[in-house]
Amino acid sequence: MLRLDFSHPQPLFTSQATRHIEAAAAAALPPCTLMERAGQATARLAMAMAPHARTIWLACGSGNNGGDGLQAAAALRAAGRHVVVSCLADDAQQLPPDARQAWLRARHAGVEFASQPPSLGPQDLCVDALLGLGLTAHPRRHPADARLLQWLEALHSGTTPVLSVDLPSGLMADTGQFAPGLTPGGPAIAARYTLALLTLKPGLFTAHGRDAACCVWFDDLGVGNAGTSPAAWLAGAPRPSSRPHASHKGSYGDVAIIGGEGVGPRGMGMTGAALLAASAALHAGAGRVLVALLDGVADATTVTSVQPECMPRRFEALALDGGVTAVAGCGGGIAIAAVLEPILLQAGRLVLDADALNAIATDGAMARLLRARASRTDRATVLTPHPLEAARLLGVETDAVQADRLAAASELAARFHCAVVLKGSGSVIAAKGHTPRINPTGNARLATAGTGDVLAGLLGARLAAVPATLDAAFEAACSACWEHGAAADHWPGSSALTALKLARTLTA
Ligand SMILES: NC(=O)C1=CN([C@@H]2O[C@H](COP(=O)(O)OP(=O)(O)OC[C@H]3O[C@@H](n4cnc5c(N)ncnc54)[C@H](OP(=O)(O)O)[C@@H]3O)[C@@H](O)[C@H]2O)[C@@H](O)CC1
Ligand SMILES: Nc1ncnc2c1ncn2[C@@H]1O[C@H](COP(=O)(O)OP(=O)(O)O)[C@@H](O)[C@H]1O
Ligand SMILES: [K+]
Repeated sequence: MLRLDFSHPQPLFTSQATRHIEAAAAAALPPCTLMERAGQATARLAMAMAPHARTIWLACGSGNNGGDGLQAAAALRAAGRHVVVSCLADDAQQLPPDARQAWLRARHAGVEFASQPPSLGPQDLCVDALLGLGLTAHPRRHPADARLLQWLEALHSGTTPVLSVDLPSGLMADTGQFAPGLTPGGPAIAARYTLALLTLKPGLFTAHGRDAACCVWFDDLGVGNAGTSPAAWLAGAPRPSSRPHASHKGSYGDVAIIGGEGVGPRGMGMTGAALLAASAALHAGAGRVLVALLDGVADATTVTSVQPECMPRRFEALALDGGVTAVAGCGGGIAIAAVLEPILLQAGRLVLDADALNAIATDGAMARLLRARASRTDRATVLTPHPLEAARLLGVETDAVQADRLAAASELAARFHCAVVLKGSGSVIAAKGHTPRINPTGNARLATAGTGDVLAGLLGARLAAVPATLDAAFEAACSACWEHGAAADHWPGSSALTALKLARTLTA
């Protein structure tokens, strides 16, 4: 059993692949072995988490997730703990075969069964074994058992810590969305832990997964992956960079930030977005940072007063075909559309963010130019949409993107022949020929204006230092997401996270 610390990559398997792994393992083992192991693992973790619990309440469903809970109850009882089980199945016959054995074992062990949760305090523990991999968006039984909803609510809003078995009940393993009708009312009050069994599932790490699962532990139940391919990888920490002594600023590339519409065209100034990206690129180690503000009136001091190391440029004075890495769109407004064509045609390495993405979503000719870049061996492009920008690019609603973030990122990568970062909690990085990655770092302190511009600038710096290939762009995007999130994770609790401060904490 291990507690995930996000330093190493971890394979993530869909529910279908997990079923395959489970079936292969079960066929090679005596009956009930996997469920006994699941129960033992759950009991061990429960005792480690709440060594002073007076009572451990196990809420068990009427499938095999409930069976895991019943096995855990028997193991906890055998270890001398006071356990109370509430089970949605009224008798063993309502349970699938392995879970039926677990029920009988719990009964024989003298576990107390109760139809309502016992009285619990903050030192006690709840075990959530109501729903696991078998959760479906459209259940067979309508309406759901009233006790299910009541117990989910008790788990969610109580002051007692909760250990979820395999998955937080109600969360769908593949997408990190809650099944209809099972979305919790608000943030959980007490600490939450999840013990994933057999495999780690993508839904634990993206969309609502991170809030629902919180601290994730993993036990493979002594079973291998049966040669099954993961649907995604949880990204690991990038290798620390080292700079050879015999290097110079030219070794780390030029980054050109193009964006920052002024107040003039529409009365909505976004100069700051470009400056944030520039500051991020600089601090992340770009050799030189050039800034082309799309603002007819801005003079050089607009840039240099924020960051004197950055070099202001008129757009026409950027030698886009001279090996510069372009980061286009940050605060680009409508002005970016006018310069997008030369950017798409000439820039070798390119990050497209924000308004550049919106321009492509509404202009078929630009979309064609973007796709055509893939036919050149000296081109690498990364798109960094947030869910709304992704929805515009795909011509769907934001909810449809969020409903399956892995699928949406992969579809964008396939449609535009680029590497893609679909931002948000558990950013998804996708590119053709690569298994998608989910970034495990970052937190809601990043939910403040300008942090996406910082990511774009950081990514520009990473991209500038690698070959202009899709593979290198994919790796650069993974590194940038990890570093961006880690900077927020290490943020001092006493200080507000703002985008410029974030940019200035980045390192080469
Ligand atoms: N077998 C083994 O050896 C091993 C099994 N393992 C464990 O088994 C778990 C998978 O078990 P599973 O397949 O039985 O499904 P499970 O998660 O219990 O859910 C089924 C229940 O949920 C219900 N339900 C579904 N959707 C619903 C909804 N929207 N709203 C309301 N209810 C809904 C559904 O109701 P029904 O559709 O039948 O009416 C049924 O009662 C896995 O996560 C892991 O913990 C592992 O430890 C490895 C060893
Ligand atoms: N709740 C969150 N958890 C993790 N990361 C987040 C969260 N909210 C925002 N972020 C990250 O912060 C950045 C915000 O980007 P974006 O929405 O483009 O903002 P802006 O356009 O204001 O710069 C993205 O990298 C996103 O993944
Ligand atoms: K569960």
